[in-house]
Amino acid sequence: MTDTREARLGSAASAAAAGVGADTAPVLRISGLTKRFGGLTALDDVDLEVRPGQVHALLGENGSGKSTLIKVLSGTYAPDPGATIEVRGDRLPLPVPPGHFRRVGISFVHQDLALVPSLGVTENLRLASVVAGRGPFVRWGAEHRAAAALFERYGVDIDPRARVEALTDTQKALVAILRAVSELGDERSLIVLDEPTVFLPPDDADLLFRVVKDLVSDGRTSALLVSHDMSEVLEYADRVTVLRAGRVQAHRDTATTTADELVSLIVGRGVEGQTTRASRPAATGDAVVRVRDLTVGPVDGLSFDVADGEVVGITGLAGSGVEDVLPGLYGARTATGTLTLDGATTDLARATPADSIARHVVYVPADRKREGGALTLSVEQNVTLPVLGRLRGLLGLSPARERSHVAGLVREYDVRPADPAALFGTLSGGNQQKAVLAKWMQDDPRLVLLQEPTQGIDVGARAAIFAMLRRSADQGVSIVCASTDHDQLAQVCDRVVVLAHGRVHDVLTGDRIDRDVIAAAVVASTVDPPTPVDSSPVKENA
Ligand SMILES: Nc1ncnc2c1ncn2[C@@H]1O[C@H](COP(=O)(O)OP(=O)(O)OP(=O)(O)O)[C@@H](O)[C@H]1O
Repeated sequence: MTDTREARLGSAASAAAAGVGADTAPVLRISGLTKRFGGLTALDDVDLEVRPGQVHALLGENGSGKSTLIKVLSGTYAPDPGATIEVRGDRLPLPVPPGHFRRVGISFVHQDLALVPSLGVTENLRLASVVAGRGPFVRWGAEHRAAAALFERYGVDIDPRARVEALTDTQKALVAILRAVSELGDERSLIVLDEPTVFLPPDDADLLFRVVKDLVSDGRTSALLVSHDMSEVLEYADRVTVLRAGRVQAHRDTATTTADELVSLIVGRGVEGQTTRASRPAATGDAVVRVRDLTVGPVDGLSFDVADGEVVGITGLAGSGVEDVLPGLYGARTATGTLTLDGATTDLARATPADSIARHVVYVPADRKREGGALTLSVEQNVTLPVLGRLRGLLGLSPARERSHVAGLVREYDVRPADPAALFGTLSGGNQQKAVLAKWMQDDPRLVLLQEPTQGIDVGARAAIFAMLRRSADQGVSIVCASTDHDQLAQVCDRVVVLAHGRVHDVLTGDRIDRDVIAAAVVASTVDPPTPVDSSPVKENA
């Protein structure tokens, strides 16, 4: 790990050795930062220093205060009195005035990337000045050339004239990062990255961090990275600050810490089953779910069975079909093929989400923040929305009984704060995701289709969600989990189907359900020819 880290990210060390950026004062120094929302203390006397030329990671459970800290920096939230924030030794006025971060050389890459899909790449790069009213005077020819030069400088292959909606997820993330780079201005102080890789396959995350590494290699620019991915942090960050319940738990150099230490700092205890999968007998139930000849997007005639109580993983690189299988089965994408559930066969060309819900097929998409919840409704309203009629039938119309039902779910899924009346939009991102999972899993599902179920979810909650999935499987629910998170697949799946170019490349079972074996199979899928399509079901070691 150390060798790789130094090779990939020796920026700070090499810049210091070369005498580049002799200024060793922190780029960002925060002290005494407290932020309360009513009775809730989101940040409690936080101190933090980001050193020049370093990638500094901010770790912490869902709701520990990471986004709140970033929003104080951007000026979205006013901190409580008593805080000081300095950039290169200069104190920022507090609350930070709107847009002031640009004047001191800070820029942000938000998790949703904040791109306008219908506009071109160059237009998105220049969004800030267009919004600021300088749009009509932009000379687009020169701007396209400047964008091309920027991409070339960082070794990124993107056409500045392409529309953003036509780009891959990785290209979109790169555009957002390079836009933030170009917005840093001459000050070039700090780029703030809020989970920029959360929707990306691991190999593409590497590409993004190459850009970040290049950026900080001037020895004076730094990066502040919010992430839940421990291996990403250990590989790419120089230093880490762990927040727990709004307080700084520890600062560590990544060279002298371990994933286990970070995990216990984050959750305040060890997390069991985090790296090894508890042994689980192979599912013995009948094949209640039969998928035949599924064709959707790049997926080309895929057939597989899922037994009663079995968890089947689907994985592969971006573009392999890993993002397409589940929406195709649910009726959320145009597809062909059939899905047989407990003896009843659906023609997928005619399937709709409404039919799927009626058959107790549940689909939890990856982008839960956008597709998952109504921000201005309460947690209770969000959770009961899909089942209101049935719930009222079961529980009677009593709002009190409804509330206690939701309170139970909120506890079970560890949604924090555990308050059904809280506005969904005030929950941290990870807690919104937990609430969305609770919403869909409560309705006695028969088949559960999960796309990246724990993206953006902290290590503690992740373990709780894995345990919950296993409990559901033990009760006979069939689960298909499409994911590029190999660790997650190793922990929850009984069988993993590796796709390449829309076809089955490999099927892993037994001892081969292991993070490294899955990763190796995915890498192999890029070089080996795909297995010929076979309309028979995927069998063990097929
Ligand atoms: N506008 C708000 N009003 C009330 N409470 C809020 C508001 N914004 C955040 N909070 C609360 O502050 C706490 C910290 O939330 P924050 O979003 O900073 O967490 P986070 O560490 O970024 O979590 P995640 O990993 O889930 O994104 C949470 O308890 C959250 O519910």
